[in-house]
Amino acid sequence: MFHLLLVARSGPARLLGPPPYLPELEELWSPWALLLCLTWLGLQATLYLLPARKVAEGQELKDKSRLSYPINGAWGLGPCAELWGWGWSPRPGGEVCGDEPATPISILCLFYAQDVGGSTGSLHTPPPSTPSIAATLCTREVAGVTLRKLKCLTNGSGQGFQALVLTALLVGLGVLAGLPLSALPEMLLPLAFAATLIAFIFSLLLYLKALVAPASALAPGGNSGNPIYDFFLGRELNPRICSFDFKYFCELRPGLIGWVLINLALLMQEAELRGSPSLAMWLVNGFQLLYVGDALWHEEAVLTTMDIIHDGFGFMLAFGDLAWVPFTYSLQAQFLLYHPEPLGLPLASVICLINAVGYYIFRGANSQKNTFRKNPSDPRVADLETISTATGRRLLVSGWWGMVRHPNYLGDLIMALAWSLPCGVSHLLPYFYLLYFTALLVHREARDEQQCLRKYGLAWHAYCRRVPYRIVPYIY
Ligand SMILES: NC(=O)C1=CN([C@@H]2O[C@H](COP(=O)(O)OP(=O)(O)OC[C@H]3O[C@@H](n4cnc5c(N)ncnc54)[C@H](OP(=O)(O)O)[C@@H]3O)[C@@H](O)[C@H]2O)C=CC1
Ligand SMILES: CC(C)CCC[C@@H](C)[C@H]1CC=C2C3=C(CC[C@@]21C)[C@@]1(C)CC[C@H](O)C[C@@H]1CC3
Repeated sequence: MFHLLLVARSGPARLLGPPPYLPELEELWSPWALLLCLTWLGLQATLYLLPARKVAEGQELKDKSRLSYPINGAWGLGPCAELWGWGWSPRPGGEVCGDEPATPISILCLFYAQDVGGSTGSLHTPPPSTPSIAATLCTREVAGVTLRKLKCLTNGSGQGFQALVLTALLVGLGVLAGLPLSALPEMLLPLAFAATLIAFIFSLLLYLKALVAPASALAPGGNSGNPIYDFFLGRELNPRICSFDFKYFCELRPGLIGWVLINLALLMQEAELRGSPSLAMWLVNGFQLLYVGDALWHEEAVLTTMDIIHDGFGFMLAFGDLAWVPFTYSLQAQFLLYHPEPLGLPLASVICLINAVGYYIFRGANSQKNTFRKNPSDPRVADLETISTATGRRLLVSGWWGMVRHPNYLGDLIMALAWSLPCGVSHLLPYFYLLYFTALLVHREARDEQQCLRKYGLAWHAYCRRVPYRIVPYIY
Protein backbone atom coordinates (compact mmCIF):
# COMPACT_ATOMS: atom_id res chain seq x y z
CA MET A 1 0.00 0.00 0.00
CA PHE A 2 2.80 2.44 0.88
CA HIS A 3 4.59 1.56 -2.35
CA LEU A 4 1.44 2.44 -4.28
CA LEU A 5 1.05 5.76 -2.46
CA LEU A 6 4.68 6.69 -3.12
CA VAL A 7 4.64 5.63 -6.76
CA ALA A 8 1.37 7.45 -7.50
CA ARG A 9 2.88 10.79 -6.57
CA SER A 10 6.21 10.17 -8.33
CA GLY A 11 6.94 11.35 -11.86
CA PRO A 12 7.64 7.98 -13.49
CA ALA A 13 4.78 6.32 -11.53
CA ARG A 14 6.27 2.88 -12.23
CA LEU A 15 4.18 0.22 -10.49
CA LEU A 16 6.70 -2.57 -11.02
CA GLY A 17 9.78 -0.52 -10.24
CA PRO A 18 11.23 0.26 -6.80
CA PRO A 19 9.56 3.01 -4.80
CA PRO A 20 10.96 6.45 -5.67
CA TYR A 21 12.35 6.68 -2.14
CA LEU A 22 12.00 5.12 1.29
CA PRO A 23 10.21 7.61 3.55
CA GLU A 24 11.69 8.46 6.92
CA LEU A 25 9.62 7.73 10.01
CA GLU A 26 9.08 11.46 10.41
CA GLU A 27 7.22 11.44 7.10
CA LEU A 28 5.06 8.48 8.11
CA TRP A 29 4.27 9.29 11.71
CA SER A 30 2.10 12.30 12.53
CA PRO A 31 0.08 12.72 15.74
CA TRP A 32 -2.27 14.97 13.78
CA ALA A 33 -2.92 12.22 11.26
CA LEU A 34 -3.68 9.78 14.09
CA LEU A 35 -6.02 12.31 15.68
CA LEU A 36 -7.72 12.89 12.33
CA CYS A 37 -8.24 9.16 11.81
CA LEU A 38 -9.60 8.68 15.32
CA THR A 39 -11.91 11.69 14.88
CA TRP A 40 -13.13 10.23 11.58
CA LEU A 41 -13.81 6.87 13.23
CA GLY A 42 -15.62 8.64 16.08
CA LEU A 43 -17.83 10.56 13.65
CA GLN A 44 -18.76 7.45 11.68
CA ALA A 45 -19.37 5.47 14.88
CA THR A 46 -21.66 8.24 16.11
CA LEU A 47 -23.61 8.17 12.85
CA TYR A 48 -23.78 4.36 13.12
CA LEU A 49 -25.26 4.69 16.61
CA LEU A 50 -28.04 7.05 15.49
CA PRO A 51 -31.40 5.44 16.29
CA ALA A 52 -32.48 3.05 13.56
CA ARG A 53 -36.21 2.63 13.11
CA LYS A 54 -35.73 -0.77 11.54
CA VAL A 55 -33.29 -3.57 12.07
CA ALA A 56 -32.48 -6.45 9.78
CA GLU A 57 -31.70 -9.95 10.95
CA GLY A 58 -28.43 -11.54 9.90
CA GLN A 59 -28.06 -15.09 8.62
CA GLU A 60 -28.63 -17.92 11.09
CA LEU A 61 -25.54 -18.64 13.21
CA LYS A 62 -24.17 -21.96 14.43
CA ASP A 63 -26.29 -21.78 17.60
CA LYS A 64 -29.41 -21.08 15.45
CA SER A 65 -29.59 -17.48 16.71
CA ARG A 66 -29.66 -14.41 14.48
CA LEU A 67 -28.01 -11.05 15.14
CA SER A 68 -29.80 -7.76 14.53
CA TYR A 69 -28.26 -4.98 12.49
CA PRO A 70 -29.44 -1.32 12.29
CA ILE A 71 -30.63 -0.74 8.76
CA ASN A 72 -33.00 2.15 8.27
CA GLY A 73 -32.16 5.52 9.72
CA ALA A 74 -34.33 7.64 11.95
CA TRP A 75 -35.61 9.90 9.24
CA GLY A 76 -37.34 9.21 6.02
CA LEU A 77 -35.99 9.57 2.54
CA GLY A 78 -38.16 10.38 -0.39
CA PRO A 79 -41.43 12.39 -0.52
CA CYS A 80 -42.77 11.02 2.74
CA ALA A 81 -41.65 12.17 6.13
CA GLU A 82 -42.06 11.17 9.72
CA LEU A 83 -44.90 13.04 11.31
CA TRP A 84 -46.74 13.11 14.55
CA GLY A 85 -50.13 14.26 13.59
CA TRP A 86 -53.55 13.18 12.64
CA GLY A 87 -52.23 10.35 10.52
CA TRP A 88 -51.43 12.06 7.28
CA SER A 89 -48.26 12.35 5.35
CA PRO A 90 -47.70 13.85 1.91
CA ARG A 91 -47.10 11.26 -0.74
CA PRO A 92 -47.48 11.31 -4.47
CA GLY A 93 -51.17 11.47 -5.29
CA GLY A 94 -52.48 13.09 -2.14
CA GLU A 95 -53.60 12.08 1.32
CA VAL A 96 -52.40 8.99 3.03
CA CYS A 97 -53.79 6.32 4.85
CA GLY A 98 -56.00 5.63 7.64
CA ASP A 99 -56.97 2.07 6.80
CA GLU A 100 -56.97 2.25 3.02
CA PRO A 101 -54.14 0.30 1.40
CA ALA A 102 -51.25 2.51 0.41
CA THR A 103 -50.22 2.20 -3.17
CA PRO A 104 -47.27 -0.18 -3.37
CA ILE A 105 -45.19 2.21 -5.47
CA SER A 106 -41.41 2.34 -5.14
CA ILE A 107 -41.73 3.98 -1.74
CA LEU A 108 -42.21 1.55 1.08
CA CYS A 109 -44.30 3.28 3.71
CA LEU A 110 -43.20 1.82 6.95
CA PHE A 111 -45.83 2.11 9.64
CA TYR A 112 -44.51 0.94 12.87
CA ALA A 113 -45.79 0.53 16.35
CA GLN A 114 -44.10 2.00 19.33
CA ASP A 115 -44.99 1.69 22.95
CA VAL A 116 -44.60 5.15 24.34
CA GLY A 117 -44.16 5.44 28.06
CA GLY A 118 -47.30 4.28 29.83
CA SER A 119 -49.53 4.71 26.84
CA THR A 120 -49.74 1.68 24.68
CA GLY A 121 -49.66 2.03 20.96
CA SER A 122 -52.82 0.65 19.46
CA LEU A 123 -52.43 -0.68 16.03
CA HIS A 124 -54.23 -0.45 12.79
CA THR A 125 -53.08 -3.16 10.45
CA PRO A 126 -53.60 -2.32 6.79
CA PRO A 127 -55.91 -4.85 5.17
CA PRO A 128 -54.16 -7.95 3.77
CA SER A 129 -55.04 -6.73 0.32
CA THR A 130 -52.21 -4.23 0.71
CA PRO A 131 -49.72 -6.10 -1.45
CA SER A 132 -46.44 -4.67 -0.34
CA ILE A 133 -46.91 -2.75 2.87
CA ALA A 134 -45.91 -5.21 5.52
CA ALA A 135 -46.31 -2.81 8.36
CA THR A 136 -48.74 -1.47 10.91
CA LEU A 137 -49.92 2.05 11.52
CA CYS A 138 -49.07 3.35 14.96
CA THR A 139 -51.48 5.42 16.98
CA ARG A 140 -51.23 6.72 20.52
CA GLU A 141 -53.63 8.37 22.83
CA VAL A 142 -52.29 11.52 24.43
CA ALA A 143 -54.64 13.53 26.64
CA GLY A 144 -57.60 12.08 24.79
CA VAL A 145 -56.20 13.04 21.39
CA THR A 146 -55.36 10.29 18.89
CA LEU A 147 -51.98 10.75 17.25
CA ARG A 148 -50.54 8.54 14.57
CA LYS A 149 -46.96 7.87 13.64
CA LEU A 150 -46.13 7.24 10.08
CA LYS A 151 -42.82 6.77 8.43
CA CYS A 152 -42.02 6.45 4.77
CA LEU A 153 -38.80 5.19 3.38
CA THR A 154 -37.69 4.56 -0.12
CA ASN A 155 -37.01 0.92 -0.72
CA GLY A 156 -33.61 0.00 0.67
CA SER A 157 -32.62 3.43 1.95
CA GLY A 158 -29.94 2.20 4.30
CA GLN A 159 -28.79 3.97 7.41
CA GLY A 160 -25.36 3.80 5.81
CA PHE A 161 -26.56 5.98 2.94
CA GLN A 162 -27.88 8.47 5.43
CA ALA A 163 -24.47 8.48 7.11
CA LEU A 164 -22.95 9.31 3.70
CA VAL A 165 -25.42 12.17 3.24
CA LEU A 166 -24.86 13.51 6.76
CA THR A 167 -21.08 13.24 6.32
CA ALA A 168 -21.33 15.13 3.02
CA LEU A 169 -23.35 17.85 4.73
CA LEU A 170 -20.87 18.12 7.60
CA VAL A 171 -17.85 18.19 5.27
CA GLY A 172 -19.59 20.73 3.03
CA LEU A 173 -20.30 23.00 5.99
CA GLY A 174 -16.71 22.50 7.14
CA VAL A 175 -15.32 23.54 3.76
CA LEU A 176 -17.58 26.61 3.76
CA ALA A 177 -16.22 27.42 7.22
CA GLY A 178 -12.66 27.12 5.90
CA LEU A 179 -11.80 23.44 6.41
CA PRO A 180 -8.68 22.92 4.20
CA LEU A 181 -9.94 19.67 2.62
CA SER A 182 -7.68 20.15 -0.41
CA ALA A 183 -4.68 19.79 1.93
CA LEU A 184 -5.67 16.20 2.70
CA PRO A 185 -3.74 14.66 -0.24
CA GLU A 186 -0.49 15.93 1.29
CA MET A 187 -1.26 13.84 4.37
CA LEU A 188 -2.11 10.57 2.65
CA LEU A 189 1.12 8.86 3.75
CA PRO A 190 0.81 9.67 7.48
CA LEU A 191 -2.94 9.05 7.33
CA ALA A 192 -2.37 5.62 5.77
CA PHE A 193 0.27 4.90 8.43
CA ALA A 194 -2.12 5.97 11.22
CA ALA A 195 -4.97 3.90 9.74
CA THR A 196 -2.68 0.86 9.56
CA LEU A 197 -1.54 1.39 13.15
CA ILE A 198 -5.17 1.68 14.30
CA ALA A 199 -6.10 -1.48 12.37
CA PHE A 200 -3.17 -3.36 13.95
CA ILE A 201 -3.96 -2.30 17.53
CA PHE A 202 -7.69 -2.86 16.96
CA SER A 203 -6.93 -6.37 15.64
CA LEU A 204 -4.84 -7.12 18.74
CA LEU A 205 -7.76 -6.09 20.94
CA LEU A 206 -10.12 -8.23 18.85
CA TYR A 207 -7.75 -11.18 19.21
CA LEU A 208 -7.65 -10.74 23.00
CA LYS A 209 -11.44 -10.35 23.12
CA ALA A 210 -11.80 -13.60 21.18
CA LEU A 211 -9.76 -15.44 23.83
CA VAL A 212 -12.70 -15.04 26.23
CA ALA A 213 -15.45 -15.48 23.62
CA PRO A 214 -17.56 -18.66 23.72
CA ALA A 215 -16.73 -21.34 21.14
CA SER A 216 -20.04 -20.67 19.39
CA ALA A 217 -18.89 -17.10 18.66
CA LEU A 218 -15.73 -18.18 16.83
CA ALA A 219 -15.31 -18.22 13.05
CA PRO A 220 -14.64 -21.51 11.25
CA GLY A 221 -11.37 -20.32 9.73
CA GLY A 222 -9.53 -18.22 12.25
CA ASN A 223 -8.93 -20.82 14.94
CA SER A 224 -6.03 -22.88 13.69
CA GLY A 225 -4.10 -22.52 16.92
CA ASN A 226 -1.39 -20.60 15.08
CA PRO A 227 -1.55 -17.13 16.70
CA ILE A 228 -0.22 -15.29 13.64
CA TYR A 229 -2.61 -17.01 11.23
CA ASP A 230 -5.55 -16.53 13.61
CA PHE A 231 -4.61 -12.88 14.23
CA PHE A 232 -4.62 -12.28 10.47
CA LEU A 233 -7.84 -14.14 9.61
CA GLY A 234 -9.68 -13.24 12.80
CA ARG A 235 -10.93 -15.57 15.54
CA GLU A 236 -14.34 -14.13 16.43
CA LEU A 237 -17.04 -14.13 13.75
CA ASN A 238 -19.12 -11.17 14.91
CA PRO A 239 -17.24 -9.20 17.57
CA ARG A 240 -19.59 -6.77 19.28
CA ILE A 241 -19.84 -4.54 22.30
CA CYS A 242 -23.53 -4.34 23.13
CA SER A 243 -25.19 -3.97 19.72
CA PHE A 244 -22.21 -2.28 18.04
CA ASP A 245 -21.04 -4.78 15.44
CA PHE A 246 -17.40 -3.95 14.63
CA LYS A 247 -17.18 -6.01 11.43
CA TYR A 248 -20.39 -4.67 9.93
CA PHE A 249 -19.48 -1.11 10.92
CA CYS A 250 -15.93 -1.29 9.54
CA GLU A 251 -16.95 -2.99 6.29
CA LEU A 252 -19.38 -0.26 5.24
CA ARG A 253 -18.69 3.00 6.96
CA PRO A 254 -15.26 4.52 7.70
CA GLY A 255 -13.41 2.95 4.75
CA LEU A 256 -15.99 3.38 2.01
CA ILE A 257 -16.99 6.91 3.01
CA GLY A 258 -13.34 7.77 3.63
CA TRP A 259 -12.55 6.57 0.10
CA VAL A 260 -14.89 9.08 -1.55
CA LEU A 261 -13.76 11.82 0.84
CA ILE A 262 -10.15 11.31 -0.26
CA ASN A 263 -11.32 11.36 -3.88
CA LEU A 264 -13.08 14.67 -3.26
CA ALA A 265 -10.01 16.15 -1.60
CA LEU A 266 -7.91 15.13 -4.62
CA LEU A 267 -10.43 16.72 -6.96
CA MET A 268 -10.39 19.93 -4.94
CA GLN A 269 -6.59 20.05 -4.92
CA GLU A 270 -6.52 19.56 -8.71
CA ALA A 271 -8.93 22.49 -8.98
CA GLU A 272 -6.55 24.60 -6.92
CA LEU A 273 -3.53 23.48 -8.94
CA ARG A 274 -5.01 23.72 -12.44
CA GLY A 275 -7.97 26.04 -12.10
CA SER A 276 -10.55 23.30 -12.46
CA PRO A 277 -10.79 19.53 -12.06
CA SER A 278 -10.07 17.51 -15.18
CA LEU A 279 -12.82 15.52 -16.89
CA ALA A 280 -10.95 12.34 -15.97
CA MET A 281 -10.99 13.31 -12.28
CA TRP A 282 -14.70 14.06 -12.48
CA LEU A 283 -15.35 10.65 -14.03
CA VAL A 284 -13.33 8.74 -11.43
CA ASN A 285 -15.00 10.65 -8.58
CA GLY A 286 -18.46 10.15 -10.07
CA PHE A 287 -18.05 6.44 -10.81
CA GLN A 288 -16.68 5.64 -7.36
CA LEU A 289 -19.24 7.79 -5.56
CA LEU A 290 -21.95 5.82 -7.38
CA TYR A 291 -20.33 2.57 -6.23
CA VAL A 292 -20.07 3.64 -2.58
CA GLY A 293 -23.54 5.21 -2.56
CA ASP A 294 -24.95 1.99 -4.02
CA ALA A 295 -23.24 -0.14 -1.38
CA LEU A 296 -24.62 2.05 1.42
CA TRP A 297 -28.08 2.27 -0.13
CA HIS A 298 -28.21 -1.53 -0.27
CA GLU A 299 -26.26 -2.05 2.93
CA GLU A 300 -28.58 -4.86 4.00
CA ALA A 301 -27.12 -6.97 1.18
CA VAL A 302 -23.76 -7.00 2.94
CA LEU A 303 -25.33 -9.20 5.61
CA THR A 304 -25.32 -12.07 3.09
CA THR A 305 -21.68 -11.66 2.06
CA MET A 306 -19.12 -14.26 3.08
CA ASP A 307 -17.18 -11.68 5.08
CA ILE A 308 -20.14 -11.26 7.43
CA ILE A 309 -21.40 -14.85 7.34
CA HIS A 310 -18.16 -16.81 7.28
CA ASP A 311 -14.97 -14.83 7.88
CA GLY A 312 -13.66 -13.88 11.28
CA PHE A 313 -12.87 -10.25 11.95
CA GLY A 314 -9.10 -10.02 12.21
CA PHE A 315 -6.25 -7.94 10.80
CA MET A 316 -7.00 -8.84 7.16
CA LEU A 317 -10.50 -7.35 7.19
CA ALA A 318 -9.69 -4.61 9.73
CA PHE A 319 -6.76 -3.42 7.61
CA GLY A 320 -8.77 -4.03 4.44
CA ASP A 321 -11.69 -1.92 5.64
CA LEU A 322 -9.83 0.86 7.42
CA ALA A 323 -6.68 1.33 5.32
CA TRP A 324 -6.64 -0.70 2.09
CA VAL A 325 -10.01 0.53 0.78
CA PRO A 326 -9.63 4.29 1.36
CA PHE A 327 -5.97 4.56 0.36
CA THR A 328 -5.63 2.08 -2.52
CA TYR A 329 -9.15 2.33 -3.98
CA SER A 330 -8.50 6.07 -4.46
CA LEU A 331 -5.35 5.32 -6.49
CA GLN A 332 -6.77 6.49 -9.82
CA ALA A 333 -7.64 9.90 -8.37
CA GLN A 334 -4.20 10.09 -6.73
CA PHE A 335 -2.54 9.28 -10.07
CA LEU A 336 -4.58 11.93 -11.91
CA LEU A 337 -3.60 14.64 -9.46
CA TYR A 338 0.08 14.17 -10.26
CA HIS A 339 -0.34 12.95 -13.86
CA PRO A 340 -3.09 14.98 -15.54
CA GLU A 341 -4.70 13.04 -18.38
CA PRO A 342 -6.42 14.97 -21.19
CA LEU A 343 -9.69 13.22 -21.99
CA GLY A 344 -11.96 14.11 -24.89
CA LEU A 345 -15.74 13.92 -24.72
CA PRO A 346 -16.08 11.03 -27.20
CA LEU A 347 -13.75 8.77 -25.19
CA ALA A 348 -15.30 9.99 -21.93
CA SER A 349 -18.72 9.00 -23.29
CA VAL A 350 -17.48 5.52 -24.16
CA ILE A 351 -16.00 5.13 -20.66
CA CYS A 352 -19.28 6.27 -19.09
CA LEU A 353 -21.09 3.65 -21.18
CA ILE A 354 -18.67 0.96 -20.00
CA ASN A 355 -19.26 1.94 -16.37
CA ALA A 356 -23.02 2.01 -16.97
CA VAL A 357 -22.97 -1.50 -18.44
CA GLY A 358 -20.89 -2.73 -15.51
CA TYR A 359 -23.21 -1.13 -12.96
CA TYR A 360 -26.28 -2.48 -14.76
CA ILE A 361 -24.94 -6.04 -14.55
CA PHE A 362 -23.64 -5.56 -10.98
CA ARG A 363 -26.84 -4.08 -9.59
CA GLY A 364 -29.13 -6.27 -11.64
CA ALA A 365 -27.43 -9.49 -10.57
CA ASN A 366 -27.08 -8.54 -6.88
CA SER A 367 -30.67 -7.30 -6.63
CA GLN A 368 -32.02 -10.35 -8.44
CA LYS A 369 -30.27 -12.78 -6.11
CA ASN A 370 -30.98 -10.79 -2.95
CA THR A 371 -34.67 -10.39 -3.90
CA PHE A 372 -34.86 -14.11 -4.61
CA ARG A 373 -33.25 -14.98 -1.31
CA LYS A 374 -35.59 -12.62 0.58
CA ASN A 375 -38.79 -13.73 -1.19
CA PRO A 376 -38.71 -16.31 -4.02
CA SER A 377 -42.38 -15.44 -4.73
CA ASP A 378 -41.59 -11.81 -5.45
CA PRO A 379 -43.10 -11.03 -8.88
CA ARG A 380 -39.71 -9.78 -10.06
CA VAL A 381 -38.08 -13.21 -9.68
CA ALA A 382 -40.98 -15.67 -9.43
CA ASP A 383 -40.76 -16.63 -13.12
CA LEU A 384 -37.07 -17.46 -13.07
CA GLU A 385 -36.03 -21.07 -13.48
CA THR A 386 -34.49 -22.67 -10.39
CA ILE A 387 -32.88 -25.89 -9.13
CA SER A 388 -34.05 -27.38 -5.85
CA THR A 389 -31.46 -28.42 -3.26
CA ALA A 390 -31.44 -30.74 -0.27
CA THR A 391 -31.38 -27.72 2.05
CA GLY A 392 -34.73 -26.47 0.76
CA ARG A 393 -33.05 -23.36 -0.65
CA ARG A 394 -33.32 -23.12 -4.45
CA LEU A 395 -30.65 -21.94 -6.89
CA LEU A 396 -31.40 -19.58 -9.76
CA VAL A 397 -30.43 -21.03 -13.15
CA SER A 398 -31.90 -18.35 -15.39
CA GLY A 399 -31.71 -14.58 -15.45
CA TRP A 400 -28.35 -13.11 -14.53
CA TRP A 401 -27.42 -16.25 -12.58
CA GLY A 402 -28.04 -18.40 -15.64
CA MET A 403 -25.49 -16.40 -17.66
CA VAL A 404 -22.48 -17.15 -15.38
CA ARG A 405 -22.22 -18.31 -11.75
CA HIS A 406 -21.04 -14.88 -10.50
CA PRO A 407 -22.54 -12.23 -12.79
CA ASN A 408 -22.15 -9.62 -10.05
CA TYR A 409 -18.38 -10.10 -10.15
CA LEU A 410 -18.43 -9.54 -13.93
CA GLY A 411 -20.27 -6.25 -13.50
CA ASP A 412 -17.89 -5.20 -10.75
CA LEU A 413 -14.84 -5.96 -12.90
CA ILE A 414 -16.27 -4.00 -15.84
CA MET A 415 -16.70 -1.01 -13.53
CA ALA A 416 -13.13 -1.49 -12.28
CA LEU A 417 -11.96 -1.19 -15.91
CA ALA A 418 -14.03 1.97 -16.37
CA TRP A 419 -12.38 3.49 -13.29
CA SER A 420 -8.91 2.95 -14.78
CA LEU A 421 -9.51 4.02 -18.39
CA PRO A 422 -9.80 7.79 -17.64
CA CYS A 423 -6.12 7.61 -16.55
CA GLY A 424 -5.05 6.68 -20.05
CA VAL A 425 -2.83 3.77 -21.02
CA SER A 426 0.60 5.32 -20.49
CA HIS A 427 1.00 3.81 -17.00
CA LEU A 428 0.15 0.47 -15.38
CA LEU A 429 -0.40 1.99 -11.94
CA PRO A 430 -4.05 3.09 -12.48
CA TYR A 431 -4.84 -0.50 -13.48
CA PHE A 432 -3.53 -1.89 -10.19
CA TYR A 433 -7.05 -1.97 -8.75
CA LEU A 434 -8.30 -3.98 -11.76
CA LEU A 435 -5.44 -6.46 -11.39
CA TYR A 436 -5.79 -6.79 -7.60
CA PHE A 437 -9.56 -6.98 -7.81
CA THR A 438 -9.45 -9.69 -10.47
CA ALA A 439 -7.22 -11.77 -8.21
CA LEU A 440 -9.44 -11.08 -5.22
CA LEU A 441 -12.65 -12.08 -7.02
CA VAL A 442 -11.15 -15.17 -8.64
CA HIS A 443 -9.98 -16.31 -5.19
CA ARG A 444 -13.27 -15.28 -3.62
CA GLU A 445 -15.23 -17.14 -6.29
CA ALA A 446 -13.19 -20.28 -5.60
CA ARG A 447 -13.89 -19.97 -1.86
CA ASP A 448 -17.57 -19.45 -2.55
CA GLU A 449 -17.69 -22.45 -4.88
CA GLN A 450 -16.27 -24.64 -2.10
CA GLN A 451 -18.82 -23.33 0.36
CA CYS A 452 -21.69 -23.84 -2.08
CA LEU A 453 -20.46 -27.34 -2.92
CA ARG A 454 -20.53 -28.15 0.80
CA LYS A 455 -23.96 -26.58 1.18
CA TYR A 456 -25.64 -27.97 -1.92
CA GLY A 457 -23.67 -31.04 -3.02
CA LEU A 458 -25.21 -32.64 -6.13
CA ALA A 459 -27.46 -29.64 -6.75
CA TRP A 460 -24.37 -27.45 -7.12
CA HIS A 461 -22.87 -29.92 -9.60
CA ALA A 462 -26.15 -29.74 -11.54
CA TYR A 463 -25.94 -25.94 -11.42
CA CYS A 464 -22.36 -26.03 -12.72
CA ARG A 465 -23.44 -28.24 -15.62
CA ARG A 466 -26.24 -25.85 -16.48
CA VAL A 467 -24.07 -22.74 -15.99
CA PRO A 468 -20.50 -23.80 -16.83
CA TYR A 469 -18.78 -20.40 -16.71
CA ARG A 470 -17.83 -18.75 -13.44
CA ILE A 471 -17.42 -15.01 -14.16
CA VAL A 472 -16.92 -14.28 -17.88
CA PRO A 473 -19.20 -16.01 -20.40
CA TYR A 474 -17.36 -18.45 -22.67
CA ILE A 475 -14.01 -17.48 -21.13
CA TYR A 476 -13.86 -18.25 -17.39
N1 LIG B 1 -15.01 -3.85 -4.35
C1 LIG B 1 -14.56 -4.84 -3.62
O1 LIG B 1 -13.46 -4.78 -3.06
C2 LIG B 1 -15.39 -6.06 -3.43
C3 LIG B 1 -16.65 -6.11 -3.99
N2 LIG B 1 -17.40 -7.25 -3.84
C4 LIG B 1 -18.74 -7.28 -4.45
O2 LIG B 1 -19.64 -7.58 -3.43
C5 LIG B 1 -20.78 -8.26 -3.98
C6 LIG B 1 -21.10 -9.47 -3.10
O3 LIG B 1 -20.14 -10.47 -3.43
P1 LIG B 1 -19.87 -11.70 -2.42
O4 LIG B 1 -19.88 -11.18 -1.05
O5 LIG B 1 -18.66 -12.41 -2.89
O6 LIG B 1 -21.09 -12.69 -2.51
P2 LIG B 1 -22.23 -12.93 -3.60
O7 LIG B 1 -23.15 -11.77 -3.58
O8 LIG B 1 -21.69 -13.32 -4.89
O9 LIG B 1 -23.03 -14.13 -2.95
C7 LIG B 1 -22.54 -15.47 -3.02
C8 LIG B 1 -23.67 -16.30 -2.42
O10 LIG B 1 -24.83 -16.14 -3.23
C9 LIG B 1 -25.60 -17.34 -3.21
N3 LIG B 1 -25.75 -17.82 -4.58
C10 LIG B 1 -24.76 -18.12 -5.46
N4 LIG B 1 -25.28 -18.55 -6.64
C11 LIG B 1 -26.63 -18.53 -6.50
C12 LIG B 1 -27.73 -18.85 -7.35
N5 LIG B 1 -27.54 -19.33 -8.59
N6 LIG B 1 -28.99 -18.70 -6.88
C13 LIG B 1 -29.19 -18.24 -5.62
N7 LIG B 1 -28.20 -17.91 -4.75
C14 LIG B 1 -26.94 -18.05 -5.19
C15 LIG B 1 -24.80 -18.33 -2.34
O11 LIG B 1 -25.21 -18.15 -1.00
P3 LIG B 1 -26.59 -18.81 -0.43
O12 LIG B 1 -27.03 -19.83 -1.40
O13 LIG B 1 -26.20 -19.38 0.91
O14 LIG B 1 -27.54 -17.67 -0.32
C16 LIG B 1 -23.39 -17.79 -2.45
O15 LIG B 1 -22.61 -18.18 -1.33
C17 LIG B 1 -20.42 -8.64 -5.42
O16 LIG B 1 -21.08 -7.79 -6.31
C18 LIG B 1 -18.91 -8.39 -5.48
O17 LIG B 1 -18.54 -7.94 -6.78
C19 LIG B 1 -16.94 -8.33 -3.14
C20 LIG B 1 -15.69 -8.31 -2.58
C21 LIG B 1 -14.82 -7.17 -2.68
C1 LIG C 1 -6.25 -6.34 2.13
C2 LIG C 1 -6.66 -7.73 1.75
C3 LIG C 1 -5.68 -8.36 0.81
C4 LIG C 1 -8.01 -7.75 1.08
C5 LIG C 1 -9.10 -7.03 1.86
C6 LIG C 1 -10.42 -7.21 1.13
C7 LIG C 1 -11.45 -6.15 1.53
C8 LIG C 1 -10.92 -4.78 1.16
C9 LIG C 1 -12.78 -6.49 0.81
C10 LIG C 1 -13.30 -7.87 1.23
C11 LIG C 1 -14.74 -7.78 0.89
C12 LIG C 1 -15.13 -6.48 0.72
C13 LIG C 1 -16.38 -6.01 0.29
C14 LIG C 1 -16.54 -4.67 -0.07
C15 LIG C 1 -15.39 -3.69 0.06
C16 LIG C 1 -14.02 -4.38 0.11
C17 LIG C 1 -13.99 -5.56 1.06
C18 LIG C 1 -14.11 -5.12 2.50
C19 LIG C 1 -17.89 -4.12 -0.45
C20 LIG C 1 -18.46 -3.43 0.77
C21 LIG C 1 -17.73 -3.10 -1.62
C22 LIG C 1 -19.10 -2.59 -2.10
C23 LIG C 1 -19.99 -3.75 -2.54
O1 LIG C 1 -21.27 -3.26 -2.95
C24 LIG C 1 -20.19 -4.74 -1.38
C25 LIG C 1 -18.81 -5.28 -0.97
C26 LIG C 1 -18.90 -6.36 0.08
C27 LIG C 1 -17.50 -7.01 0.21
